[in-house]
Amino acid sequence: MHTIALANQKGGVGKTTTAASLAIGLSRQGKKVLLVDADAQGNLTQLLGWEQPDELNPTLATVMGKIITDKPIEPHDGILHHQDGVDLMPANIELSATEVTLVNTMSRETVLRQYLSTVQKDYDYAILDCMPSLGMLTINALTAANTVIIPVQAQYLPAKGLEQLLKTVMRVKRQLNPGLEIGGILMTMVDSRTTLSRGVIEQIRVAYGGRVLRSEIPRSIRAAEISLEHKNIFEHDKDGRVAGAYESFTREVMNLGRQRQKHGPDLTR
Ligand SMILES: Nc1ncnc2c1ncn2[C@@H]1O[C@H](COP(=O)(O)OP(=O)(O)OP(=O)(O)O)[C@@H](O)[C@H]1O
Repeated sequence: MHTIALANQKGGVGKTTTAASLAIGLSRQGKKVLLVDADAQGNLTQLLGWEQPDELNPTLATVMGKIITDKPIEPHDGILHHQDGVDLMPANIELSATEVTLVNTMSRETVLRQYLSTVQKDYDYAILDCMPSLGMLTINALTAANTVIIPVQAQYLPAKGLEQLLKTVMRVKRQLNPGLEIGGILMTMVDSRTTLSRGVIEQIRVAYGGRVLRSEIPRSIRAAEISLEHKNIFEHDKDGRVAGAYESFTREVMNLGRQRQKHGPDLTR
């Protein structure tokens, strides 16, 4: 199973939209995908149509709680099946209590990794939608992941935020998860008509070069509508720019996976 974390401690950069679209894109390529909502806001859970995440039980908080207290878990406890062919481990507000509990837990950084090891034989990919912070849950996601992808909104220069995130990724790699690789920076909400968007992208390409993915996600009302209307981008924007961009992003991600299988994790990056 290839585990991919979508992380950026800045909010509203397109993590959740990208997690759902990547998962559905991979499923359309015949892959078995588990989405994991690792954000107590439950935005991914809602985007996929479970509008009242707080009424769901069990959730990610439940299974992580069982691991923390050393109780057995049924491998598919809490996993929901979505009509577009992907599975979801949902989240709700209870996950904020988990974040607090983790601080005093033995092996606190590896709880999510331990959970994912119970389901890994059933999926080709696990996609982790992280919360907008660098707290314990994001550290858990980075510790569980093979690859981290960093969505960056093309309207704002991320300045120190991105540096801080990359430092955290490298620290997790050194101390907890030597196999972790940076899959790349994904530019989102790109408005190619504005010089602002192009300027931000150019500066990021100068600073991070090869780490910026080729695919760019355009800014479009179509993308914004999928979270409000629980739609799948490939059907909602059929033959459109955003669906095309997410399709090319999905192919880029599958290529990252192939390189990983061929050469093993790149420990030098
Ligand atoms: N390509 C896009 N074009 C226009 N709007 C978009 C695009 N992608 C996402 N959005 C909208 O921008 C907002 C933030 O997106 P999203 O929820 O995916 O970001 P996030 O990084 O997961 O946010 P959070 O940090 O709160 O979890 C949402 O309202 C979403 O519908």
